[in-house]
Order: sequence, then structure tokens, then C-alpha cells
Amino acid sequence: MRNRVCFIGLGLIGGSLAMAVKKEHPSIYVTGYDINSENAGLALTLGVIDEIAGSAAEGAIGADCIILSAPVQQTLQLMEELSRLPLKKGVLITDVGSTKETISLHAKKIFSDDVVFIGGHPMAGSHKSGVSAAKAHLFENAFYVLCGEKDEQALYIEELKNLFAGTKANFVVMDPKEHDLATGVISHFPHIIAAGLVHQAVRHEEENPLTRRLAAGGFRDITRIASSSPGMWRDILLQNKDHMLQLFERWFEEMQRIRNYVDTEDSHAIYRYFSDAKEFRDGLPARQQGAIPAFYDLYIDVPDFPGIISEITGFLAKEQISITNIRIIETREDVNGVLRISFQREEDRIRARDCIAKYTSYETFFG
Ligand SMILES: NC(=O)c1ccc[n+]([C@@H]2O[C@H](COP(=O)([O-])OP(=O)(O)OC[C@H]3O[C@@H](n4cnc5c(N)ncnc54)[C@H](O)[C@@H]3O)[C@@H](O)[C@H]2O)c1
Ligand SMILES: O=C(O)C(=O)C[C@]1(C(=O)O)C=C[C@@H](O)C=C1
Repeated sequence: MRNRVCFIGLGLIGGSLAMAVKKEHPSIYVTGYDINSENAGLALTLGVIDEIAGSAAEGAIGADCIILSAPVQQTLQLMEELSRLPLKKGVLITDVGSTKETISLHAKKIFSDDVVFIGGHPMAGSHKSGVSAAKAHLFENAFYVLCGEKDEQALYIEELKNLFAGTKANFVVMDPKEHDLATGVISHFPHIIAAGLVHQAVRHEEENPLTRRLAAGGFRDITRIASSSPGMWRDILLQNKDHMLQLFERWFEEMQRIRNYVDTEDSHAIYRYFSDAKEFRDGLPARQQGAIPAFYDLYIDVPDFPGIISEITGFLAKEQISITNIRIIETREDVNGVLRISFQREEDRIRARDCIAKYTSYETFFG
């Protein structure tokens, strides 16, 4: 049993994993280090870790297992640092980075035979960062990719599955390159598209200042992930550069295809384009139970007057709908404010939308 584990990077993912480890294995002693001492302090206060390490080295040296949970370029540097330390013989090191090939190759290059490295990637998360958004059940029912050698490292893969059993994730062993292309398609490239759509709207706003105000549910839904950490996504794209370049080409072809249908007014092809996409999208597995519970956001366009928050919470209380967070996120002199309310469950968000429609004429959007 690995009794002492050390998390390096105590943000959303490191914090959520540490919570899951402590929940499942109360006897394991969890230490943690974060380059930002405030984050580390918060992790300790929230009970996410048992002790703050004074440095990455200090935490790593005494650990039986080290989990690197920093942005992926930082992960490479941390690996360099670890490779020069007198770590425990047989120490198990893993990471949580969204890219796997560069990290796995780097591990092979720099670690001695006394170190076991198995790359990892829990396939759930959020556009929110930091330990304050961490949840023990963030990864429930999500896939958790492990990039280890199925035969040679089978024992250690089992150890990691056991260590992270509290996540209730579905573990899958995958080749790093295969992982990077697949996540490029379903995660990395979509973040580019989301940011690209926002840039398109920003440019259009120069022509029509109403653009921002016209943005309704569709724009908000598809651009939610444009609110993610810019530094984290810069690092991911740089590490997955080759696949990204390949996906840009495929995307240009994809856009050319639908552009041609529109240009030639091929109504049958346009219909098929949408219906095929709908069929695939409707067939995606339901959102995992328990994961990202605080992120069912409802936006309400509200008049900007004092007492609006208590008015809205009053309506929700009447219908016994509980909320996890509420705040005004935008106020401007000439227009309404936008209130964002977060719910633990999708059904609460839907009930809240119906409740607002029942008691007011304010417009609502899902975010
Ligand atoms: N956010 C997601 O949805 C998601 C999902 C799966 C995997 N990941 C991966 O998880 C990793 C962490 O992402 P996150 O969402 O938790 O980000 P985050 O910003 O919430 O947390 C990262 C933490 O790492 C710390 N850090 C940065 N450099 C460090 C260093 N050199 N030493 C110690 N601490 C350092 C930061 O201060 C921060 O607290 C990234 O590699 C990301 O690719 C993210
Ligand atoms: O839900 C979100 O906001 C996410 O972006 C989570 C998400 C993704 O689905 O792309 C982001 C990065 C990861 O490595 C894994 C999951």
C-alpha cells in the first residue's frame, strides 16, 4: 500500500483527485504543493490535503506516489526536477495532463528504472479553475485514461485504479498518441472553435454594438468552454501541435463542405448535414451523474435595481428550488444586468427556468 501521496498542483483537478483519494483511503497521508501558496493554503483549509509541502522536492522525496496536477508545460519541468531528486525506490508517478504523448516520451527519457511512470488523464473537468471548484465526485462515471504498458506495468496500473477508486471513474488503458488524437477531436479542437466564435462576435461588435446583447442560449452553450483557463489551453495546444494542425485541415474541409451546400442552395444536403449531426449528438451518453454538479448555470436578464437578487431567490424559494451560487455578472448603465445562478442538478435548472417564466417576464438562458 502506498501510504503517503503527494499532489503537485492543487487546482481543480489535483484538488478533486486528492479529495477522492482521502475519501476512499482515509489512512493515506496526503501532502500537497502548489506554486501559489494561497492555493495550497486554501487546499489545507478545505481539508483537501493533510499537509502543505514547502516545495515540490520536499513533498516528492518522502512520497510513495506523486501526482503531477499542474498545466502540461509545467508538468514537463516538474518531471525534470523530480528526475534529479533522491526519490523513494519504486515510487509511482502519474500526471493528470490533457495531453499524453510528449509527457509519456519525456518520462521514458528522463526517469531511472527506480521510478514507475504512468501518465493519466481524467476525462472530466470544467471551465472553472482552482481548488475552490474541486469536488470528490467530479470524475464519477467519466473515463479515466491511463497510458501505461498493459502487460509490463499491469500491476502498477491496478495500483493507480485502486488509489483513485474513490473517483468512481471508468479506467481505460490507451496509447498516448491515440489519446492525443482522440482528445484533439473531442476536447482540444472544440476549445479553439469556442474561442474562435467569441472572436468572430467581438469583431462583429465593432459594426453592431448590440451583438453582445443579442447572444442568446445557442451562443452561450457553444462558447461556455471559451471561459476556460487561457494558460492551460495554450500549453495543451502547444503540446498537441501536430494533431491540431491535422485537425485544422479537416475542419477547413468540413466548413468547405457545408459552405458548398449553402452556396448551391442544396436544401437536401443542408437538412442531412444537421440531421446526421443531431442523430450523433442525441446518441451521446447522458451527462455523468454527480460530475460537475455546481455547473448547471442559468442566466437571467434582469432589470438593474436593488433587491433583484432577493426577488429572484424569493421566487425560487417559493418553489423549493435550491441553488448553489448566485451573482450579477454584468451590469451596464443603459441595459439590464445578467444574473447567473448555479444549480447542483439539471432538473433544478429546468425548474428554475420555468419558475422565472411563471413569476416574471425576464429572459433566461442556459450557460
Ligand atoms: N480543467 C479541466 O477541465 C481539466 C480536465 C482534465 C485534465 N486537466 C489537466 O489537469 C491539469 C490541471 O488543470 P486544472 O484544471 O486543475 O488547473 P488549475 O488552474 O485549476 O490548477 C493548476 C494548479 O497548478 C498550480 N501550478 C502551476 N504550476 C505549478 C508548479 N510548477 N508547481 C506546483 N503547482 C503549480 C497552479 O498554481 C494551480 O493551482 C492540467 O494539466 C490540465 O491539462 C484539466
Ligand atoms: O467541461 C469542460 O469545461 C471541459 O472543458 C472539460 C474537458 C473537456 O471536455 O474538454 C477539458 C479538458 C480535459 O482535459 C478534459 C475535459
